[in-house]
Amino acid sequence: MASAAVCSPKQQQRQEEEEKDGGVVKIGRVDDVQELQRACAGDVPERYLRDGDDRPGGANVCAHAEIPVIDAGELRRGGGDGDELEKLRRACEEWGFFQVVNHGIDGELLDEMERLSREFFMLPLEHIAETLGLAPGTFAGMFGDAVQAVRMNFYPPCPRPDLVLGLSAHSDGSAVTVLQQDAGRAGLQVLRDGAWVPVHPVPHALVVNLGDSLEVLTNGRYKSVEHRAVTNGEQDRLSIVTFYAPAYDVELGPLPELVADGEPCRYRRFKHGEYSRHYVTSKLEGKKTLDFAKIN
Ligand SMILES: O=C(O)CCC(=O)C(=O)O
Ligand SMILES: [Fe+2]
Repeated sequence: MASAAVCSPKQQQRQEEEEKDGGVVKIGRVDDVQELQRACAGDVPERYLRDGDDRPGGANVCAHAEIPVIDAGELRRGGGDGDELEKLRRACEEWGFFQVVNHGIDGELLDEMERLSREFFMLPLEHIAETLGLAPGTFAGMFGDAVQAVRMNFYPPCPRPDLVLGLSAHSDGSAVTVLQQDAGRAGLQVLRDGAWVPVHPVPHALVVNLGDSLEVLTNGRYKSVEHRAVTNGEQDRLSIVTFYAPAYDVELGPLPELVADGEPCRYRRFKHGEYSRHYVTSKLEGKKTLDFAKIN
């Protein structure tokens, strides 16, 4: 229902320049949630009510499936005869979403989000590059002065969680997203085979999901995955989401080594900044924004 974006000094400067130019990009409409909660006194404003299939209370929620959990300690040790790496490859290919435990970041350090998440992003990207048979530094090297943005989402308790979504279904425009969520407060759901699978919070785990940039770079071998946030009747919920994406002037397109012989190139080339602008000016509507890059 509400979010606040924090950007790096460079992005801030760019944003200020855009404002000076009159080229302001407005991202949705953000209400003061505390005020909203007080003013509504149990009623949900009309504009938050969802129709039919878009309602979270529908039958297409699959409560039993489990998002894969990856043990980063196991990956670092290269243990289990590569079993964990294989698990990560399958998580990327089949889910595009996973939770990471034993990531080596303790609770206190998690508070220093900005510095740590920069380091942490290198971890899944190197893991992911390897599962594609690429050199570990491939993505870090090509992302240039990478964009890192943090969004904090606060979902107040909602009197009609069956009719209202906290955040509409979307895929992330990033390469990789890392999400920290309250223990014991589920709300994130991932679309898989047409059903919504809740991501049950694992204590101290970070949720990682692949974004649109990675889908393009891998020519669709790894897919960005639709997800949404539902609300809860009694509890509020906070998620801290860090998006890691290529610099705006980096040109993206499928990596030649990932376009197999005889396979068509499924995405065109474009600068990440062009896509980013398209993304933030479009309505969140599943994976529709990625049509921007699709060939045919
Ligand atoms: O709050 C959540 O669990 C989902 C947040 C999310 O998907 C986003 O901010 O892009
Ligand atoms: Fe998201």
